[in-house]
Amino acid sequence: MIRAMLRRRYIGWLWLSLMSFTALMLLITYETRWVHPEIHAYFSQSGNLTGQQLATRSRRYLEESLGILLEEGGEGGGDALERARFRIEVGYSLFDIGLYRSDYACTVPSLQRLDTLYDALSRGQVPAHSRLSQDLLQPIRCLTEIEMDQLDRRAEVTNRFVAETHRHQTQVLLGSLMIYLLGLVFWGMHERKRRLADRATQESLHWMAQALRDPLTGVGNRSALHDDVLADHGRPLGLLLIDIDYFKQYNDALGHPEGDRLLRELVALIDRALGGDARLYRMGGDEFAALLPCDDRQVLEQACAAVVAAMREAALPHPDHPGGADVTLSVGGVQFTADRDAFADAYATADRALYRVKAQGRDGWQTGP
Ligand SMILES: Nc1nc2c(ncn2[C@@H]2O[C@H](COP(=O)(O)OP(=O)(O)OP(=O)(O)O)[C@@H](O)[C@H]2O)c(=O)[nH]1
Repeated sequence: MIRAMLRRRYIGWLWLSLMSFTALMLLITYETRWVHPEIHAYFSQSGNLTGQQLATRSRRYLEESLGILLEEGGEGGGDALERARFRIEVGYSLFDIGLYRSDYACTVPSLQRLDTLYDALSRGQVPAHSRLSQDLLQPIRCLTEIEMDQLDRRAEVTNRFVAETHRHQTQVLLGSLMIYLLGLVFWGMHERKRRLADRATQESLHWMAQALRDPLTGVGNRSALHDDVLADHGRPLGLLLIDIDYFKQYNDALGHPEGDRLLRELVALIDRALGGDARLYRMGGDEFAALLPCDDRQVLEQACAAVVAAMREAALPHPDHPGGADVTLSVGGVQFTADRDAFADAYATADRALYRVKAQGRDGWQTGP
C-alpha cells in the first residue's frame, strides 16, 4: 500500500519530509507532556515530610523519652520527667498526621496511649517499667511499621518512575530511528530523482552535441557553424570554404572507404595549417568551412594560401586527377563581422570565390568580394 502511495506523483519527497518533521514534533510534544507530571508525581509522593521522615523523627523522640524514663525514672526527679514529657509531646505532634491516621490502623491507639502517658507524667506519676514499655513500645512499633511501609511505597514509586523512564526512552529511540530511516528513504528517493534528471540532462546534451557534429570526421556540421557565428556576434571573422578537387574521381578510383580516409586526413591537415584559433566544419560531401579570428584581409589571404600549400606539400596521390596531379584543394575566402544577415552574404561571397577558383582550373584560392 505504501509503495502504491509512493508511486503517486503528489506524494513527493517534499511531502514526505514534511510528514517526518511533523511526526518528530508530535513525538517531542508527547514526551514533553509526559516528563513534567511524571516527575511531579515522583517528588510529591516520595520527597515530602509526610512520607517516612516524620515517623522516623517521632520514633526517635519516643525512644529518647523511653531511655530517659527507664534509666532515670523516678530518681531523675522533675527534670527527667520534664525532658521525657517534652520528647513525648514532640513525638506525638510529629505522629499525629492525617496520612498516618487514615492509612495505618495502629496510629489512633498509639496516640491514645501517648496521651494517657503524657497526662500521667504531667501529674508526676512514673508508670511501672512493664507498663511504661507497653505505653511507649507500642507507638514505637507502630512508627517503625509506618516507616517501613513508607519506604516500600517510596521504592515502588521509584521503580515505577525508572520503568516509565525506560519505556519512554525506548519510545523516543525507536521513534527517532524510524524518522531517521524515513529521512534516509526520502533522501534516497530525492537522490534517485536527481540522478535520473542528471542523466536525462547529460543525454540531452550528448544528443545535442551529436546533432551538431559530423560523425565521419568529428568536426562540427553546418548547424554548428551557424551557432558559432551567432555566438561570436560582432567579432571580425574570416570564413574559408574548402573543397577537394575531383573527389568523385578519387572515390571512383580508390573506393569510398579511401575517400572517407582522405576526408579525415584533410581535417587534420587543415587544422595544422590554420593553427589552434581556427574552427572547422563539414558542410557536406567534400566541402569544408573554417572560421578564424580575422581583423585584417592579409590574415585571411595567408590562411587561404596556407591551406592550399599544405595540401600540395602533403602530396597525397590522386590516381585519376585530370591534371595528373596529387590531391589538390580549391579555397574561397571572405572577411566579415559576425552577424546573422552578414553571414549569409559572407557565405555567398566565399562560395562565389570558390566557384571562380574551380572555373579557373582549381588548385588555388581566391577571396571576395
Ligand atoms: N567517400 C565519400 N565520398 C562522399 C561523401 N559524401 C559525398 N561524397 C562524394 O563526393 C563526391 C563529390 O562530387 P562532386 O560534387 O562532383 O565534386 P568533385 O568530384 O570534387 O568535383 P569538383 O568539386 O568540381 O572538383 C561525390 O562523388 C560524392 O559521392 C562521403 O561521405 N564519403
